[in-house]
Amino acid sequence: MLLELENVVSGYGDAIIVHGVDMGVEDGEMVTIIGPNGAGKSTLLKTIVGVVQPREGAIRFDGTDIAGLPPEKIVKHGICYVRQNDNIFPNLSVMENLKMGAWPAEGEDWFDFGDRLEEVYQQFPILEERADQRAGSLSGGQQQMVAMGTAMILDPDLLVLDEPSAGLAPKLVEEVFEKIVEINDAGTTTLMVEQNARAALERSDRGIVLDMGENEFEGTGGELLDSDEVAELYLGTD
Ligand SMILES: Nc1ncnc2c1ncn2[C@@H]1O[C@H](COP(=O)(O)OP(=O)(O)OP(=O)(O)O)[C@@H](O)[C@H]1O
Repeated sequence: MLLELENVVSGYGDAIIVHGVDMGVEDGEMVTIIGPNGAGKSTLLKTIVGVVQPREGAIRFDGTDIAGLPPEKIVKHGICYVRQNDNIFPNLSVMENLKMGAWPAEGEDWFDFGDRLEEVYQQFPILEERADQRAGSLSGGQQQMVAMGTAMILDPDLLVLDEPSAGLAPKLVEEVFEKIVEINDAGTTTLMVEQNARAALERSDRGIVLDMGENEFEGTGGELLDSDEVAELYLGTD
């Protein structure tokens, strides 16, 4: 397992939101977490990336215990996170956004901004085309590409995405999912939360259903899509 969670409990102040989650992500997998509003999906992702501290449980990444580390340390272990909202600097250019994404790796021997920029431009040609444009002036889909490119500049082992298709028109949803599949096919393990559950599960190796802060179901993307119970409770008619 690349990422392994054991009995993870977390929340905000007195409110416990994640009630003992066990889950794992294998190296190379594309895994999607689905579940109703308020199930704690975003909180679980935030706990993995260090934005929210776990109260109990273990989080191991590539065999190392990362539970309770701050986000700037977790990013150095190779986990990059694209949050759901406000995930770009709208008043900076696309290129400046990519530079901001690179700060955690400044001074690291392995990191060469020019090389990484070339890779990211290959993955996201639109970012090269729009390099000098104000990021906030781009379309919603392009802004999501900026956010993903800013995470990919660090060449993460695990890319964590919180509802990457949120607020996008159906055609752009497809484009964003196709890009995530490409990133995954090129070797980056991906873990995402999605409300567009069917479309996400169709492309995922595995899906996890989170409800009331607990993992309720788990299976391959196909198994969850074929399950009457999962369909009735969690997939609706989207
Ligand atoms: N910063 C916060 N402080 C206090 N409570 C919070 C905070 N963020 C989220 N919550 C609460 O935690 C619960 C779970 O929220 P979370 O965003 O993790 O759920 P979710 O499954 O991602 O839902 P959604 O699909 O609506 O985003 C909700 O009741 C929410 O109000």
